[in-house]
Amino acid sequence: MMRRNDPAPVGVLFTNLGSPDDTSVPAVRRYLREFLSDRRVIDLNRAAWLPILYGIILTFRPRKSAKGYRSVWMDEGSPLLVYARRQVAGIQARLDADLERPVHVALGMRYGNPSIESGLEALHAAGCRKILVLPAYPQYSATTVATTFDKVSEVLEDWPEPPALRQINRYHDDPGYIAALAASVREHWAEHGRADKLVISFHGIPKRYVKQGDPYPRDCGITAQLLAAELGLSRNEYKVCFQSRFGREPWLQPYLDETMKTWGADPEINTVDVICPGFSSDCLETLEEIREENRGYFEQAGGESLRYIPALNDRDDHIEMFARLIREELAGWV
Ligand SMILES: C=CC1=C(C)c2cc3[nH]c(cc4nc(cc5[nH]c(cc1n2)c(C)c5CCC(=O)O)C(CCC(=O)O)=C4C)c(C)c3C=C
Ligand SMILES: [Fe+2]
Ligand SMILES: [Fe+2]
Repeated sequence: MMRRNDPAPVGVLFTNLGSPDDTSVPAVRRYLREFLSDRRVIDLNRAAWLPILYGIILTFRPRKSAKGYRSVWMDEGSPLLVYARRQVAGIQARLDADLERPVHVALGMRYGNPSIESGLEALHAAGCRKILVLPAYPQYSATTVATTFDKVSEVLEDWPEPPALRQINRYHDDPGYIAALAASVREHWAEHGRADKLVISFHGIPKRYVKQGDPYPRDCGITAQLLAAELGLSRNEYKVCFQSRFGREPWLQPYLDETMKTWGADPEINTVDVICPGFSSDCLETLEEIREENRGYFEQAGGESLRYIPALNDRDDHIEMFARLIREELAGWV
């Protein structure tokens, strides 16, 4: 059928993890309850997990996490949300300039607000009957990307006519993404000099999930290798680590915190640069966990300085990369 004159706009649902609505303990508790009730995130059977979640985690963790959020909160809100909003505005402006058919970009967070439901509804209200879902996670994991698609499907269960859907699973090896990461490292080096080591740190997941088939560490390894190659780094000039361990079971290793303690005490290693390519926006896990907590481990163990390289956030090359990825994935639709 000829569709060339079909004027209907196309939608892009840009998603990320989400943050609490504010830094109060009840808001953080509400957020953690939604997040940690997700079976893709915690796959333990409910009879075992819910007593731990409600009895221990939701009793003690909200207070600690709220303190962390307070230390990174921006005037406009959670850093993750602030950067996601800027990314959406930037991508919208680029697509408006590049494409003839109208494309609407809406933000939806997997947990908290603005929700995936509100994003899908905004696109529907704008007349979009075809929607591309773009989770802003470069590396695929069932704990992040698959649960986003699950949520989209769950929302659409109630719609009389769900839109046609496309989904982006990963962009871990996208040349524009790797080039933007490399440019951000070179700019950091130009400003601060080059540290003894570059740490490429990714959020971890339980090892058990990998045994069950989650391909996440493979994606992380490929990103790290491509970035190191682009920067011309030899094997002993960088190290891949995993951060943000949660719970008692073994997670992906080497652990960032242990590495920082060991390296801090190593007289050969005085300075480290840390980049976190798995985070498209700065957030609690970078601004607090890396720039505060792990910097503390390294420097208290005797290291001179740990310098955190900001996430790609709303850099022009990052926005341009997203816009190109979207244009490519919309082939045939626009
Ligand atoms: C970038 C990819 C991410 C993966 C993979 C991931 C897996 C994962 N996370 C938890 C538990 C927590 N993560 C928390 C925060 C958080 N996680 C990511 C990203 C990934 N998580 C981001 C971007 C953030 C920051 C959110 C923000 O508002 O800034 C938290 C909450 C904060 C805290 O209390 O420490 C938890 C808890 C698990 C269990 C998991 C895989 C199984
Ligand atoms: Fe996480
Ligand atoms: Fe953390």
